[in-house]
Amino acid sequence: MSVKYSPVPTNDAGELPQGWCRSQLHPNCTKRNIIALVVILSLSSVFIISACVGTSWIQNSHFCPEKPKVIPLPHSRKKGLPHYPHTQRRLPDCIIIGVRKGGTRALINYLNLHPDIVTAPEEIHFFDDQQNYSKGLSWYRRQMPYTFSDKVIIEKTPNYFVDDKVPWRIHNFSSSVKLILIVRDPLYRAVSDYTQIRERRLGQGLEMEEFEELAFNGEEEVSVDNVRTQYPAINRSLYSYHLTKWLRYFSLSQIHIVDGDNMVRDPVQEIKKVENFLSLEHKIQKDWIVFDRTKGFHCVKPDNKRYRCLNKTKGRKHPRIDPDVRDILNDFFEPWNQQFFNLTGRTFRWPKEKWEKKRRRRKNS
Ligand SMILES: Nc1ncnc2c1ncn2[C@@H]1O[C@H](COP(=O)(O)OS(=O)(=O)O)[C@@H](OP(=O)(O)O)[C@H]1O
Repeated sequence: MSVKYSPVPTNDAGELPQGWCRSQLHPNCTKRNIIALVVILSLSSVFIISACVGTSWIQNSHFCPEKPKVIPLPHSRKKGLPHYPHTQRRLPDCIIIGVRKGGTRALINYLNLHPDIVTAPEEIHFFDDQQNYSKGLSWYRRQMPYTFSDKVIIEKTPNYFVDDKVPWRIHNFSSSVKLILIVRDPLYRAVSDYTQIRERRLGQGLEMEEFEELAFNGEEEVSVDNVRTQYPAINRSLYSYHLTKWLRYFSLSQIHIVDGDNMVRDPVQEIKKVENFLSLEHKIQKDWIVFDRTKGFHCVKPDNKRYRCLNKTKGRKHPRIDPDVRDILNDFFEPWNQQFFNLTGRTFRWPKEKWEKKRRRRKNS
């Protein structure tokens, strides 16, 4: 059955006959009203679309959902998958260069709470891995999440700090990039480093020497002069040695140093300093970071979001190291620490044990 088609009647000039609008649509309908309605509808569409794509002055209006920082991962990392309009993958503005076991994961997790910071989800290993580096900056960019142009992008690869070729490679990439280094008591860091490798090897059914066997040269006496500086867990704690290489390419003002021991005690204090360094407003709220008695560390609880602690690979129990050996190692680190204090123009409360003893004595007296 064919449907009867009745076109809107027009006169020879193609105009609606007088009274058609009124009789067919509404008693108040005039040609002027129709034009006004079309103009209003077009303007409203432009208004709503511009708000929702995140470029307009009415961002966060009730017309569209809250502007997202980034598309949920992992989808946005995959090529060709959808992402919000006006978001792009951009190279990082800031790199957390280390140090391994310094507290880098906790730091980047805290920073990720800031609405103006977007962090790469994994360690990228671009500047220290020859295979990745040879893929070029376009590959590096593709590892970054999609973000709006006003966000600060941060990646962390803790191995960068100790790799000789990385400072000039980063400088070559950007001489103005901001760098963050988080350090903690060198002996605790070395034992933490050892503990991670030990756990991995034991998990693979392999053997692992005691820390003392690795930290000192062969059969020789356990003394300051016989510390094996080439043992990676010890070597990575020689902060002044590694920092010197960075200072050949970057000024100290470009490298913000986070006190990792203080960050364990008072994360908000350290994070405020990072917000300043990144020229960002202080938006990370104190009550988003709470101490968890069971974990023994702070965990995060941003508004309306899930409570999260770092997984069990962070905050591992360290093996006991003989106190005499600890004293020797603390003496060994002492000149390196002093040199680090001189380079940075700051002091840190190392050796931690000494400071804790002092604090306990003060408390008891
Ligand atoms: N909030 C919170 N939760 C858990 N752990 C914390 C936290 N803040 C700092 N730390 C310390 O971070 C140490 C691990 O450092 P990294 O994250 O830099 O390790 S890694 O290099 O990425 O493997 C980890 O070292 P270990 O204690 O030896 O496991 C912790 O001491």
